[in-house]
Amino acid sequence: MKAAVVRENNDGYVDLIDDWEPRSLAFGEALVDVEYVGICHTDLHVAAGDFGDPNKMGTQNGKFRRVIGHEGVGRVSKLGEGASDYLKLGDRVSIAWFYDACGVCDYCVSGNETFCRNARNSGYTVDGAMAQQCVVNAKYAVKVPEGLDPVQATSITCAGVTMYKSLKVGETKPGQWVSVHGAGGLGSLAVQYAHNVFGAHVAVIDGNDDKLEAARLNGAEVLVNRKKEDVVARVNELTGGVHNAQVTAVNDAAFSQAVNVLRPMGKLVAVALPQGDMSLNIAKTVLDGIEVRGSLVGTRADLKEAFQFGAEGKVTPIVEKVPFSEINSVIDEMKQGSITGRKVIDFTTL
Ligand SMILES: NC(=O)c1ccc[n+]([C@@H]2O[C@H](COP(=O)([O-])OP(=O)(O)OC[C@H]3O[C@@H](n4cnc5c(N)ncnc54)[C@H](O)[C@@H]3O)[C@@H](O)[C@H]2O)c1
Ligand SMILES: CCCCCCO
Ligand SMILES: [Zn+2]
Ligand SMILES: [Zn+2]
Repeated sequence: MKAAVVRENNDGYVDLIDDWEPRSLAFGEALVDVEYVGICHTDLHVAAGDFGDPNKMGTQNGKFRRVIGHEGVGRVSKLGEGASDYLKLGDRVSIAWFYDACGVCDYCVSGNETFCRNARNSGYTVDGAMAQQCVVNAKYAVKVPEGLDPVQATSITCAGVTMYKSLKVGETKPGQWVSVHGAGGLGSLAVQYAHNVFGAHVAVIDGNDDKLEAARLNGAEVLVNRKKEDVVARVNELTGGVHNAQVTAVNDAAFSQAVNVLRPMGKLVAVALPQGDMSLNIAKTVLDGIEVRGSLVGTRADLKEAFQFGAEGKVTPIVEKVPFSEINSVIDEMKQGSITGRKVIDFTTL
Protein backbone atom coordinates (compact mmCIF):
# COMPACT_ATOMS: atom_id res chain seq x y z
CA MET A 1 0.00 0.00 0.00
CA LYS A 2 0.88 3.66 -0.48
CA ALA A 3 2.09 5.84 2.40
CA ALA A 4 4.06 9.03 3.00
CA VAL A 5 6.96 8.56 5.42
CA VAL A 6 9.48 10.90 7.02
CA ARG A 7 12.76 10.88 5.10
CA GLU A 8 15.75 9.37 6.89
CA ASN A 9 17.68 12.64 6.35
CA ASN A 10 14.86 14.74 7.90
CA ASP A 11 15.03 17.21 5.00
CA GLY A 12 11.47 18.34 5.60
CA TYR A 13 9.93 16.35 2.75
CA VAL A 14 8.45 12.86 2.68
CA ASP A 15 9.08 9.69 0.69
CA LEU A 16 6.05 8.27 -1.09
CA ILE A 17 6.31 4.49 -0.69
CA ASP A 18 4.06 1.68 -1.92
CA ASP A 19 5.21 -1.19 0.29
CA TRP A 20 3.39 0.06 3.38
CA GLU A 21 1.64 -2.50 5.58
CA PRO A 22 -0.12 -1.45 8.81
CA ARG A 23 0.83 -3.26 11.99
CA SER A 24 -1.42 -6.09 13.20
CA LEU A 25 -4.27 -5.03 15.49
CA ALA A 26 -3.68 -5.15 19.23
CA PHE A 27 -6.53 -5.44 21.74
CA GLY A 28 -8.91 -2.50 21.38
CA GLU A 29 -7.56 -1.38 18.01
CA ALA A 30 -9.30 -1.01 14.66
CA LEU A 31 -8.16 -0.67 11.06
CA VAL A 32 -9.29 2.37 9.06
CA ASP A 33 -9.45 2.67 5.28
CA VAL A 34 -8.19 6.23 4.92
CA GLU A 35 -10.25 8.58 2.74
CA TYR A 36 -8.73 12.05 3.14
CA VAL A 37 -5.80 13.59 5.04
CA GLY A 38 -5.04 17.30 5.46
CA ILE A 39 -1.46 18.56 5.61
CA CYS A 40 -0.89 20.56 8.81
CA HIS A 41 2.21 22.71 9.31
CA THR A 42 3.10 20.37 12.15
CA ASP A 43 3.72 17.69 9.50
CA LEU A 44 6.46 19.93 8.15
CA HIS A 45 7.98 20.29 11.61
CA VAL A 46 7.85 16.50 12.05
CA ALA A 47 9.41 15.83 8.64
CA ALA A 48 12.21 18.26 9.47
CA GLY A 49 12.88 16.60 12.83
CA ASP A 50 12.01 19.79 14.71
CA PHE A 51 10.67 17.78 17.65
CA GLY A 52 13.19 14.97 17.37
CA ASP A 53 13.51 12.33 14.64
CA PRO A 54 10.22 10.40 14.48
CA ASN A 55 11.91 7.65 12.52
CA LYS A 56 13.70 6.71 15.71
CA MET A 57 10.37 6.16 17.44
CA GLY A 58 9.10 3.18 15.53
CA THR A 59 9.92 0.62 12.87
CA GLN A 60 8.26 -0.48 9.66
CA ASN A 61 9.44 -3.58 7.76
CA GLY A 62 12.63 -3.51 9.80
CA LYS A 63 13.40 0.06 8.72
CA PHE A 64 12.88 3.22 10.74
CA ARG A 65 10.11 4.89 8.70
CA ARG A 66 7.35 7.00 10.31
CA VAL A 67 4.09 7.65 8.45
CA ILE A 68 3.07 11.32 8.84
CA GLY A 69 -0.43 12.72 9.09
CA HIS A 70 -2.89 13.66 11.80
CA GLU A 71 -5.72 15.37 9.95
CA GLY A 72 -7.10 12.07 8.76
CA VAL A 73 -10.60 10.75 8.11
CA GLY A 74 -11.62 7.26 7.02
CA ARG A 75 -13.95 4.34 7.54
CA VAL A 76 -13.46 1.39 9.91
CA SER A 77 -12.79 -1.76 7.86
CA LYS A 78 -11.62 -4.22 10.56
CA LEU A 79 -12.15 -4.52 14.31
CA GLY A 80 -9.60 -6.01 16.65
CA GLU A 81 -10.67 -7.88 19.78
CA GLY A 82 -12.35 -5.48 22.21
CA ALA A 83 -12.83 -2.71 19.64
CA SER A 84 -16.51 -3.41 19.00
CA ASP A 85 -17.34 -1.86 22.39
CA TYR A 86 -16.53 1.51 20.78
CA LEU A 87 -16.70 1.26 16.98
CA LYS A 88 -18.54 -0.73 14.29
CA LEU A 89 -17.55 -1.56 10.74
CA GLY A 90 -18.17 1.37 8.39
CA ASP A 91 -17.99 4.07 11.07
CA ARG A 92 -16.31 7.21 9.74
CA VAL A 93 -13.62 8.20 12.26
CA SER A 94 -10.92 10.84 12.62
CA ILE A 95 -7.20 10.21 13.02
CA ALA A 96 -5.97 13.09 15.18
CA TRP A 97 -2.68 14.22 16.72
CA PHE A 98 -4.03 13.11 20.08
CA TYR A 99 -3.95 9.37 19.29
CA ASP A 100 -4.42 7.98 22.81
CA ALA A 101 -3.24 8.30 26.40
CA CYS A 102 -2.99 6.38 29.66
CA GLY A 103 -6.56 7.15 30.74
CA VAL A 104 -5.79 7.16 34.47
CA CYS A 105 -3.33 9.95 35.33
CA ASP A 106 -4.35 13.32 36.82
CA TYR A 107 -4.47 14.90 33.37
CA CYS A 108 -6.52 12.07 31.82
CA VAL A 109 -9.14 12.02 34.58
CA SER A 110 -9.50 15.82 34.83
CA GLY A 111 -10.40 16.64 31.21
CA ASN A 112 -6.84 17.51 30.25
CA GLU A 113 -5.89 14.27 28.51
CA THR A 114 -3.82 15.92 25.76
CA PHE A 115 -1.21 16.75 28.43
CA CYS A 116 -0.91 13.10 29.55
CA ARG A 117 2.79 12.20 29.81
CA ASN A 118 2.02 8.93 28.05
CA ALA A 119 -0.05 10.41 25.25
CA ARG A 120 0.80 9.06 21.79
CA ASN A 121 0.62 11.27 18.70
CA SER A 122 -0.43 10.26 15.18
CA GLY A 123 2.22 10.90 12.57
CA TYR A 124 4.88 11.42 15.20
CA THR A 125 5.16 8.82 17.98
CA VAL A 126 2.85 6.37 16.20
CA ASP A 127 2.29 5.90 12.46
CA GLY A 128 -0.16 8.48 11.21
CA ALA A 129 -2.98 8.85 8.72
CA MET A 130 -1.05 9.54 5.48
CA ALA A 131 -1.42 5.95 4.27
CA GLN A 132 -4.11 3.85 2.61
CA GLN A 133 -4.77 2.16 5.93
CA CYS A 134 -4.15 3.29 9.50
CA VAL A 135 -4.51 1.61 12.90
CA VAL A 136 -6.46 3.51 15.57
CA ASN A 137 -7.24 2.99 19.25
CA ALA A 138 -11.01 2.40 19.10
CA LYS A 139 -11.59 4.19 22.42
CA TYR A 140 -9.86 7.37 21.19
CA ALA A 141 -10.84 7.63 17.50
CA VAL A 142 -13.51 10.35 17.52
CA LYS A 143 -16.35 9.69 15.08
CA VAL A 144 -17.09 12.17 12.30
CA PRO A 145 -20.78 13.14 12.51
CA GLU A 146 -23.06 12.32 9.61
CA GLY A 147 -23.77 15.49 7.67
CA LEU A 148 -20.20 16.79 7.97
CA ASP A 149 -18.32 16.67 4.68
CA PRO A 150 -15.33 14.32 5.23
CA VAL A 151 -12.89 16.56 3.36
CA GLN A 152 -13.86 19.50 5.59
CA ALA A 153 -13.77 17.21 8.63
CA THR A 154 -10.04 16.65 8.08
CA SER A 155 -9.35 20.34 8.81
CA ILE A 156 -11.37 20.26 12.01
CA THR A 157 -9.45 17.13 13.13
CA CYS A 158 -6.44 19.30 13.90
CA ALA A 159 -6.70 22.96 12.83
CA GLY A 160 -10.32 23.31 13.87
CA VAL A 161 -10.20 21.58 17.24
CA THR A 162 -6.94 23.31 18.09
CA MET A 163 -8.38 26.77 17.57
CA TYR A 164 -11.75 25.94 19.12
CA LYS A 165 -9.83 24.80 22.20
CA SER A 166 -7.43 27.75 22.19
CA LEU A 167 -10.35 30.19 22.07
CA LYS A 168 -11.68 28.42 25.18
CA VAL A 169 -8.21 28.69 26.76
CA GLY A 170 -8.32 32.41 26.00
CA GLU A 171 -11.68 32.62 27.84
CA THR A 172 -13.25 34.25 24.78
CA LYS A 173 -16.64 35.87 25.45
CA PRO A 174 -19.28 37.32 23.12
CA GLY A 175 -18.52 40.90 22.04
CA GLN A 176 -14.85 40.72 22.96
CA TRP A 177 -11.97 41.35 20.51
CA VAL A 178 -9.71 38.50 19.44
CA SER A 179 -6.60 38.91 17.33
CA VAL A 180 -5.57 36.01 15.12
CA HIS A 181 -1.91 36.13 14.13
CA GLY A 182 -1.53 33.99 11.03
CA ALA A 183 -4.47 33.26 8.70
CA GLY A 184 -3.34 29.88 7.48
CA GLY A 185 -4.85 26.50 8.19
CA LEU A 186 -5.35 27.18 11.89
CA GLY A 187 -5.93 30.92 11.63
CA SER A 188 -8.60 30.62 8.97
CA LEU A 189 -10.60 28.39 11.29
CA ALA A 190 -9.82 30.52 14.34
CA VAL A 191 -11.61 33.38 12.57
CA GLN A 192 -14.71 31.26 12.00
CA TYR A 193 -14.90 29.71 15.48
CA ALA A 194 -14.24 33.10 17.12
CA HIS A 195 -16.87 34.94 15.07
CA ASN A 196 -19.54 32.27 14.52
CA VAL A 197 -19.28 30.19 17.70
CA PHE A 198 -17.89 32.52 20.38
CA GLY A 199 -19.54 35.72 19.05
CA ALA A 200 -16.32 37.70 19.15
CA HIS A 201 -15.00 40.52 16.97
CA VAL A 202 -11.92 39.41 15.04
CA ALA A 203 -8.76 41.18 13.92
CA VAL A 204 -6.60 39.03 11.65
CA ILE A 205 -2.95 39.50 10.69
CA ASP A 206 -1.07 37.83 7.84
CA GLY A 207 1.25 38.77 5.01
CA ASN A 208 -0.95 37.33 2.28
CA ASP A 209 -3.87 39.42 0.97
CA ASP A 210 -5.78 36.40 -0.35
CA LYS A 211 -5.84 34.89 3.15
CA LEU A 212 -6.90 38.19 4.67
CA GLU A 213 -9.75 38.48 2.16
CA ALA A 214 -10.86 34.93 2.99
CA ALA A 215 -10.84 35.92 6.67
CA ARG A 216 -12.95 38.99 5.91
CA LEU A 217 -15.50 36.87 4.10
CA ASN A 218 -15.58 34.63 7.19
CA GLY A 219 -16.27 37.44 9.64
CA ALA A 220 -13.01 39.22 10.42
CA GLU A 221 -13.62 42.97 10.78
CA VAL A 222 -10.01 44.16 11.02
CA LEU A 223 -7.46 42.94 8.47
CA VAL A 224 -3.78 43.83 8.79
CA ASN A 225 -1.13 42.89 6.24
CA ARG A 226 2.03 42.62 8.31
CA LYS A 227 4.17 43.33 5.23
CA LYS A 228 2.46 46.67 4.57
CA GLU A 229 1.37 48.05 7.94
CA ASP A 230 2.48 48.42 11.55
CA VAL A 231 0.65 45.48 13.13
CA VAL A 232 0.69 46.73 16.71
CA ALA A 233 -0.33 50.29 15.85
CA ARG A 234 -3.16 49.25 13.49
CA VAL A 235 -4.66 46.59 15.74
CA ASN A 236 -4.59 48.88 18.80
CA GLU A 237 -5.99 51.79 16.78
CA LEU A 238 -8.88 49.76 15.35
CA THR A 239 -9.75 47.57 18.37
CA GLY A 240 -8.62 49.51 21.44
CA GLY A 241 -6.61 46.41 22.32
CA VAL A 242 -7.76 42.81 22.19
CA HIS A 243 -8.97 40.56 25.02
CA ASN A 244 -7.04 37.58 23.73
CA ALA A 245 -4.46 37.02 21.01
CA GLN A 246 -4.31 33.69 19.17
CA VAL A 247 -0.82 33.09 17.76
CA THR A 248 -0.82 30.62 14.88
CA ALA A 249 1.99 32.27 12.92
CA VAL A 250 5.16 30.22 12.58
CA ASN A 251 7.24 33.25 13.40
CA ASP A 252 8.77 34.52 16.64
CA ALA A 253 7.90 38.16 15.85
CA ALA A 254 4.19 37.37 15.92
CA PHE A 255 4.40 36.50 19.62
CA SER A 256 5.89 39.89 20.52
CA GLN A 257 3.28 41.63 18.40
CA ALA A 258 0.57 39.62 20.12
CA VAL A 259 1.66 40.77 23.58
CA ASN A 260 1.63 44.38 22.44
CA VAL A 261 -1.91 44.32 21.05
CA LEU A 262 -3.45 43.01 24.29
CA ARG A 263 -5.57 45.27 26.47
CA PRO A 264 -4.92 45.10 30.25
CA MET A 265 -5.51 41.60 31.66
CA GLY A 266 -5.42 40.22 28.13
CA LYS A 267 -4.32 36.68 27.35
CA LEU A 268 -1.83 35.51 24.76
CA VAL A 269 -2.65 31.96 23.67
CA ALA A 270 0.43 30.36 22.17
CA VAL A 271 -0.38 27.74 19.54
CA ALA A 272 2.23 28.00 16.78
CA LEU A 273 5.53 26.19 17.11
CA PRO A 274 8.36 28.20 15.56
CA GLN A 275 11.70 27.03 16.83
CA GLY A 276 13.10 29.29 19.51
CA ASP A 277 12.00 31.33 22.50
CA MET A 278 9.29 33.90 23.08
CA SER A 279 10.51 37.36 24.09
CA LEU A 280 7.98 39.20 26.25
CA ASN A 281 7.94 42.91 27.05
CA ILE A 282 8.29 42.62 30.84
CA ALA A 283 6.89 46.06 31.66
CA LYS A 284 3.80 45.44 29.51
CA THR A 285 3.34 41.99 31.03
CA VAL A 286 3.57 43.28 34.60
CA LEU A 287 1.88 46.66 34.34
CA ASP A 288 -1.04 45.30 32.29
CA GLY A 289 -1.46 41.96 34.04
CA ILE A 290 -0.90 40.00 30.83
CA GLU A 291 -1.23 36.19 30.85
CA VAL A 292 0.56 33.83 28.46
CA ARG A 293 -1.07 30.41 28.01
CA GLY A 294 -0.06 27.47 25.83
CA SER A 295 -2.72 25.38 24.15
CA LEU A 296 -2.30 21.89 22.68
CA VAL A 297 -4.84 20.50 20.19
CA GLY A 298 -8.06 19.38 21.89
CA THR A 299 -9.43 16.47 23.89
CA ARG A 300 -11.86 13.93 22.48
CA ALA A 301 -14.69 16.01 23.94
CA ASP A 302 -13.35 19.19 22.30
CA LEU A 303 -13.10 17.42 18.92
CA LYS A 304 -16.65 16.09 19.19
CA GLU A 305 -17.88 19.65 19.88
CA ALA A 306 -15.72 21.16 17.11
CA PHE A 307 -17.06 18.61 14.62
CA GLN A 308 -20.64 19.38 15.63
CA PHE A 309 -20.22 23.09 14.84
CA GLY A 310 -18.98 21.98 11.43
CA ALA A 311 -21.94 19.66 10.93
CA GLU A 312 -24.27 22.56 11.85
CA GLY A 313 -22.61 24.78 9.22
CA LYS A 314 -21.27 27.27 11.79
CA VAL A 315 -17.76 26.70 10.45
CA THR A 316 -16.86 25.76 6.87
CA PRO A 317 -13.20 24.85 6.39
CA ILE A 318 -11.61 26.07 3.15
CA VAL A 319 -10.29 22.87 1.57
CA GLU A 320 -8.91 21.71 -1.75
CA LYS A 321 -8.39 18.04 -2.64
CA VAL A 322 -4.94 17.12 -3.99
CA PRO A 323 -3.59 13.81 -5.37
CA PHE A 324 -1.25 11.71 -3.19
CA SER A 325 1.58 12.26 -5.67
CA GLU A 326 1.61 16.01 -4.95
CA ILE A 327 2.33 15.88 -1.20
CA ASN A 328 5.81 17.37 -1.48
CA SER A 329 4.50 20.17 -3.72
CA VAL A 330 1.97 21.01 -1.00
CA ILE A 331 4.81 21.08 1.54
CA ASP A 332 6.60 23.62 -0.66
CA GLU A 333 3.45 25.76 -0.97
CA MET A 334 2.97 25.71 2.80
CA LYS A 335 6.57 26.78 3.34
CA GLN A 336 5.94 29.69 0.96
CA GLY A 337 2.78 30.64 2.90
CA SER A 338 0.66 30.43 -0.26
CA ILE A 339 -2.09 28.03 0.86
CA THR A 340 -5.44 29.60 1.77
CA GLY A 341 -7.13 27.11 4.08
CA ARG A 342 -5.96 23.53 3.69
CA LYS A 343 -4.76 21.18 0.96
CA VAL A 344 -6.20 17.69 1.58
CA ILE A 345 -4.72 14.49 0.15
CA ASP A 346 -7.35 12.31 -1.54
CA PHE A 347 -6.89 8.57 -0.92
CA THR A 348 -10.26 7.68 -2.45
CA THR A 349 -8.85 7.94 -5.97
CA LEU A 350 -5.84 5.68 -5.36
N1 LIG B 1 -0.53 23.86 19.57
C1 LIG B 1 -1.17 23.00 18.80
O1 LIG B 1 -1.95 22.15 19.28
C2 LIG B 1 -0.99 23.05 17.32
C3 LIG B 1 -1.89 22.37 16.49
C4 LIG B 1 -1.73 22.49 15.10
C5 LIG B 1 -0.70 23.25 14.58
N2 LIG B 1 0.16 23.86 15.42
C6 LIG B 1 1.25 24.72 14.91
O2 LIG B 1 0.66 25.95 14.51
C7 LIG B 1 1.45 26.55 13.47
C8 LIG B 1 0.55 26.93 12.30
O3 LIG B 1 0.06 25.75 11.67
P1 LIG B 1 -0.80 25.94 10.29
O4 LIG B 1 -1.07 24.57 9.78
O5 LIG B 1 -1.90 26.89 10.48
O6 LIG B 1 0.32 26.66 9.37
P2 LIG B 1 0.10 27.46 8.00
O7 LIG B 1 1.42 27.44 7.32
O8 LIG B 1 -1.11 26.97 7.33
O9 LIG B 1 -0.22 28.96 8.48
C9 LIG B 1 0.76 29.78 9.09
C10 LIG B 1 0.38 31.22 8.67
O10 LIG B 1 1.19 32.15 9.38
C11 LIG B 1 1.43 33.24 8.50
N3 LIG B 1 2.54 34.02 9.07
C12 LIG B 1 3.86 33.74 9.01
N4 LIG B 1 4.55 34.68 9.70
C13 LIG B 1 3.63 35.55 10.22
C14 LIG B 1 3.68 36.71 11.04
N5 LIG B 1 4.85 37.21 11.49
N6 LIG B 1 2.53 37.34 11.39
C15 LIG B 1 1.33 36.87 10.94
N7 LIG B 1 1.21 35.77 10.16
C16 LIG B 1 2.34 35.13 9.82
C17 LIG B 1 1.66 32.60 7.16
O11 LIG B 1 1.44 33.52 6.10
C18 LIG B 1 0.58 31.50 7.17
O12 LIG B 1 -0.63 31.98 6.64
C19 LIG B 1 2.54 25.53 13.14
O13 LIG B 1 3.71 25.84 13.86
C20 LIG B 1 1.96 24.21 13.68
O14 LIG B 1 2.95 23.28 14.05
C21 LIG B 1 0.04 23.79 16.78
C1 LIG C 1 4.42 19.17 19.41
C2 LIG C 1 3.52 19.46 18.23
C3 LIG C 1 2.09 19.73 18.55
C4 LIG C 1 1.29 19.89 17.27
C5 LIG C 1 -0.11 19.47 17.35
C6 LIG C 1 -0.73 19.04 16.03
O1 LIG C 1 -0.45 19.82 14.95
ZN1 LIG D 1 -1.75 19.64 13.29
ZN1 LIG E 1 -2.75 9.97 31.28
